Amino acid sequence: METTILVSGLGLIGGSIALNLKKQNHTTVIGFDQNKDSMDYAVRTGMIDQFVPSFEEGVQLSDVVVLATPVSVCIDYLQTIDNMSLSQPLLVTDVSSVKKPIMEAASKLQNNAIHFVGGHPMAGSHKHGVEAAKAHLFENAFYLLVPGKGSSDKDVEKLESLLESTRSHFVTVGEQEHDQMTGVISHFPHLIASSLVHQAKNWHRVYPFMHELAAGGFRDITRIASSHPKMWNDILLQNKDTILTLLTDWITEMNHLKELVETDDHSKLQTYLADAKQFRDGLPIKKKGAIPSFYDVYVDIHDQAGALSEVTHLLAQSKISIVNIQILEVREGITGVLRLSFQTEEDQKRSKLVLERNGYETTIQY
Ligand SMILES: NC(=O)c1ccc[n+]([C@@H]2O[C@H](COP(=O)([O-])OP(=O)(O)OC[C@H]3O[C@@H](n4cnc5c(N)ncnc54)[C@H](O)[C@@H]3O)[C@@H](O)[C@H]2O)c1
Ligand SMILES: O=C(O)C(=O)C[C@]1(C(=O)O)C=C[C@@H](O)C=C1
Repeated sequence: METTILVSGLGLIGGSIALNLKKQNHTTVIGFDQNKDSMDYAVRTGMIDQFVPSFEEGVQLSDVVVLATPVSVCIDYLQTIDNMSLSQPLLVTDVSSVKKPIMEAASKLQNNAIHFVGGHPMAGSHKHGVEAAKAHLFENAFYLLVPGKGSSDKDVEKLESLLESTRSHFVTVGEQEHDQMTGVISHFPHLIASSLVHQAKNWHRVYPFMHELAAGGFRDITRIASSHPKMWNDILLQNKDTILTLLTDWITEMNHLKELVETDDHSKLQTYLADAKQFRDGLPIKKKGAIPSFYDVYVDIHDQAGALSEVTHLLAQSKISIVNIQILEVREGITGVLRLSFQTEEDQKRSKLVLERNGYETTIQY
């Protein structure tokens, strides 16, 4: 039987989901976005089969609806669907990073035809918009599902099967558990990354040359401060209770650190750093979502210009594609570390072998 799916919001996440839905047999993917250029792009690149002139029209044609717009828009759309007359059951899901406001809106739905299962793929990027969408974005990432009003195990199974080609790991969680866990591991770190950038910005007034020194460490820890401000503003305020609790904990933690430094407490400070290293090193490095987004290989290089082209040439010869390259710890003209990111674990292992055979020192955990 043919399933028609509406993806509303053809941005980074909606576009990436549409690309995966298109891989399923017996599926027609239609799209709607407030931005006509995004819809044109999606049809032109084969991301969707067709676009519709309005959200309501798309819903009328569909068996499944994926809401991939900002949270406030998802809530409006849930209300719109609630007021529509539906001739058959409609499975509705979303992709929002915060679940409480969405699940609250879903709990108020009156229309019995709606089966709502909240969703949140735990992968993304600091980029946004349809052109940043990628079919492999969710590979190996956790995809959290929060069953809502009117939904059954069968609906959850149906959604998992429709999204099978994302190659995500589906996990069902409660809404509070969802918002607290993602608050700690995803939302709060954005606030800290932004605050570190502000600190550097303030000191930049004193030392205008300082930002030139920002090499691997500062760039690594602040990458996510370059994310979409409007989206993160929404996420942080929608998960306000969790963020306030975490801010209070963080201030206590910083005061503790201040005391260790003020009192020159070498032993406690060392234990603090060692405990953090132990926990961080134990994070599941092969899975997306927790920390790394790709399968990385770190390569020691000495002559940067020459080494960079040799490394890429060696991997191209072995038909291994690199998805990202970054030079870390640069000391001009002398030495550095290259971070190469690959799409699969197999590419990661093969590239390590190829480079080591050619005399490069490599490591997977840095
Ligand atoms: N970016 C990430 O890393 C990430 C990861 C997981 C989940 N999410 C969640 O996914 C959702 C979308 O984020 P994104 O990163 O794809 O953002 P995005 O800006 O790339 O895409 C949002 C899309 O929604 C469209 N849109 C806005 N208002 C609309 C309306 N009224 N009707 C139709 N379309 C409308 C925009 O034109 C845009 O194309 C957010 O709720 C976010 O919390 C984001
Ligand atoms: O990789 C990134 O840049 C992300 O910010 C992705 C990230 C995250 O914090 O891990 C961001 C928001 C989502 O809701 C899920 C994933």
